[in-house]
Amino acid sequence: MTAGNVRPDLDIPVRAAVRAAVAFAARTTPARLLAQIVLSAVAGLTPMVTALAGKHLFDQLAAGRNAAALTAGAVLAGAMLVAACLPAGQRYLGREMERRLSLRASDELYRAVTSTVGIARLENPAFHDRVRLARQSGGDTPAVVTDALIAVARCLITMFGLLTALAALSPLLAGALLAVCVPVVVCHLALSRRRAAAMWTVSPAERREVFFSGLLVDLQAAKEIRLFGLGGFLRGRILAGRRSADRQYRRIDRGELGVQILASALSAGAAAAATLWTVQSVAAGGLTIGDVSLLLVSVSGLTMVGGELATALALANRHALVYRHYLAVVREPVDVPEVRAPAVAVPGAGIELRDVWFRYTETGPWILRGVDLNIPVGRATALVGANGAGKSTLVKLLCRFYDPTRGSITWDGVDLRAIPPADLRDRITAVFQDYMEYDLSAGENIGIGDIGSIGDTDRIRTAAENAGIGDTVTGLPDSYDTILSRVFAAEPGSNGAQLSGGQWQRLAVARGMFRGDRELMILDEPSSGLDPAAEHDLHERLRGLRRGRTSLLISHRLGAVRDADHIVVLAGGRVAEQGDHESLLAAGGRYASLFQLQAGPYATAGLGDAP
Ligand SMILES: Nc1ncnc2c1ncn2[C@@H]1O[C@H](COP(=O)(O)OP(=O)(O)OP(=O)(O)O)[C@@H](O)[C@H]1O
Repeated sequence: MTAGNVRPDLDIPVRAAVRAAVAFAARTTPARLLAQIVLSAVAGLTPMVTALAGKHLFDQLAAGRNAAALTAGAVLAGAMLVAACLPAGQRYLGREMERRLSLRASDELYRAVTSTVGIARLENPAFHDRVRLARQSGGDTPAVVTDALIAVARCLITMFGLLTALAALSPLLAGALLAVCVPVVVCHLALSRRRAAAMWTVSPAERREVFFSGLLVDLQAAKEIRLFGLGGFLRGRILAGRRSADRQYRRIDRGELGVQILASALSAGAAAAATLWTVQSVAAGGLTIGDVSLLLVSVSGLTMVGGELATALALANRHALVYRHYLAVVREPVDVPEVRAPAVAVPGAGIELRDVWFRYTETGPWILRGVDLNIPVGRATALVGANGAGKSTLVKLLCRFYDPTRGSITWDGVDLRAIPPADLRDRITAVFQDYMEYDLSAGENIGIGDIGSIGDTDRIRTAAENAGIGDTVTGLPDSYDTILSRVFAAEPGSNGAQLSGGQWQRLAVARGMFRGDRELMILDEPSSGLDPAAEHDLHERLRGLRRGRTSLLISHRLGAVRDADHIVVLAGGRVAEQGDHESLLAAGGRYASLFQLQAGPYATAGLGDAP
């Protein structure tokens, strides 16, 4: 299994999921859980107290014992008052528990998601489905399952109390009423399993629906959607996803309807049989008026509580089944293994790729096919090659977002897999080709490059000036405090602004510079969005910055890489050529012909050989 694979089957038994959910609730909010249990126990006993107090009230009244009837009446009133007030208290406690559990579950879930070392897992759609279900269930399942189990206990207490009281009058009737509950419970459990399974199977359809509906309100997508008239096409995709999910849920709802009808018919039949038996017994003179009251309260209470029991069990079962996705995410084993090979450091050896082969998936095409390469310490290395040659892929391997499929990468003699990922990344600063535009202030957009120093405004200003974006930022309404967001900038009281594509790219370069003097500086197409003057200016600045440092620059503009100490041409998944600018030109290979191609227009225009 590769790091990106997600186990399709959840091998966590549902009982273990129930235990984990309850343990989570007990750990997170023990006092509230205890209070809920006590209140539920009281709520569970109340119907029995009500039934018995009612029986006594009628019997004492019939016997003319008014004082005793008064006492029974007071007990009955008290029980009714408790029964009326309890639900509000339980609801309040329940919501408070839910808030606390949800907060902690979110923390654990996002901690698990962000602690994955590589990024392959994030490319797996099944992982996204699992996280979506985990987000839904992680927060509320511990509360729901605990509440449902408490409800089950309360129902059992109530049933036991009512059945005991009823059995004193007719054990047969008590047994028959109990037997009616069994098929109802079994059917509800089966349905809850089907519903939980459907939540997983409809996930891809729901994921597509969420994606396409997100596009409809996405500012970046808005231009093409309008110009190309894609509204109807996207709405069609959304509705197709919705219809497919609806079909599956409709089947389950029909099943649920059948079970509800069956349960109601069984309950009604049992109640009718009990009433008939009561009428016959009264006619035969075998029951007091108190007995009749007890019978009526017990039968209606039992049929009601039997339904509640089935619903609570099914609810706990369904939530526990879905909760397994949450458990799977938070318990997911580490995605890239740590190699405990004896590490013999060779200081100054630089970064060495030896016969590195890589493909993104087990069956996908090879992107790198035996790359041998040295990135020397203190020298500027440049990597060039056609689109799709694997340049950015190589950068991802250097940062250990993926491990080579075959071969090895060492840094000063130590295999990257033997270096703790956080330590490895601490040694690198990078400007990625697909850099981020954060909805944060301009200062924060730079400061997050070295999160521990985000408050160091002087360094932030220096980085911005070095990247040539300082004047642009100080010209913003709130200078470095200006929020750069299309979404938040329009909020009342927010003095936000929007940057152009090239300005955003310079901000990303400033972020990389703010990270400071790391051992390796990676610049993957840092000027692709800049105008020629800005590009020239940026490369001049970078040239000074790269001098004497270990750096790797990727660029299609060969004029920007010509003064690198070492230029590497990647083609066909291998290093096709390497050397300095002069030697590569002299060799007359790929680099030379590409350089001539780019220099052509300049040469024709008499501008020398600079591309
Ligand atoms: N996450 C991924 N999953 C599967 N294939 C990928 C992934 N990322 C890149 N590829 C494939 O790997 C190949 C190399 O991509 P890469 O981005 O490394 O090329 P590049 O040399 O940086 O190209 P460019 O000059 O266009 O930026 C491409 O064919 C691409 O489709």
